[in-house]
Amino acid sequence: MAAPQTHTAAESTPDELALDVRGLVKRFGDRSIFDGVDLAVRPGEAVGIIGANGTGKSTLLRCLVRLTEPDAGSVRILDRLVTGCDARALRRIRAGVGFVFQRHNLVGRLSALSNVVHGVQSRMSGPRTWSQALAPEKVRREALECLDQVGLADRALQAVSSLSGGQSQRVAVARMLMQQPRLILADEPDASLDPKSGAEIMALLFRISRDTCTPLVFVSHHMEHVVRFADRVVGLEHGRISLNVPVRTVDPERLKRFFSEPGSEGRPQSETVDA
Ligand SMILES: Nc1ncnc2c1ncn2[C@@H]1O[C@H](COP(=O)(O)OP(=O)(O)OP(=O)(O)O)[C@@H](O)[C@H]1O
Repeated sequence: MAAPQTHTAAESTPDELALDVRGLVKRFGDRSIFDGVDLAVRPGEAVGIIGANGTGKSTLLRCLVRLTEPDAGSVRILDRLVTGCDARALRRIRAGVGFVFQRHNLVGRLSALSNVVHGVQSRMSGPRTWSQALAPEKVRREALECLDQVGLADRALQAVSSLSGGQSQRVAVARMLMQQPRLILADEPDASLDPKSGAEIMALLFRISRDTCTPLVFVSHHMEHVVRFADRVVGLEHGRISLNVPVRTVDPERLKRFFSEPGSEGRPQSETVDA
């Protein structure tokens, strides 16, 4: 039987945590995806979630903001209870969470600037169908600054469909920046990209997280990105968190198992250590 999971970040009180997950359970029908996941993320911390295909990493990220409804347990984001809150409160919480997905959901026929302008709408009232041409000057300027931050100001008026995969992912990051997120969740932002572009996107997210002291929780199948960009590494296996340690302390050989096929090395020992 797996050892009990320790709640990490022991020196932070719950109301100081950026993310506080306790006893999270998710099933699809009869199938348990995870059962009793605890996870604590401190302000400004970068946490890399790893695990073989199908272990539930994306489902875990989605459960954090109830894009997928968890079956039990609690989630607090910046001391607001996500689980059990009403739709209005959930909208407010989500407005403060920047999501970067593997598939970026940009509108290809619209310009990079228009796509980024749309990022502001989750934090402002007003028309929900602004194009770049109709958005107030202040918003357009802000969107341009966000594109500048991701190195794409010179592509602002170009249709997203004509940009490369790496450039499109940068536009998605710029759109997320418009939200002024207080927590960034990134689900394999480095997938479907060539190695150089994947590393650049991860470096960009890491820089944003560090510069703005915004906590970053990301899923990656690239061990080198986890080692380089995470403060803490969290390994999901057999529906449990079996690794939760500062990256600087982890043996690379120990990490490798999480990047292999599920079940290839049997049931693991749990290891959770505070920074
Ligand atoms: N809506 C759903 N209904 C039923 N099963 C689902 C649903 N979403 C995910 N699953 C299943 O839950 C399991 C975990 O999926 P998830 O996408 O979270 O894994 P993952 O660790 O992110 O995988 P990968 O690394 O391949 O992206 C998978 O077996 C998947 O098929």
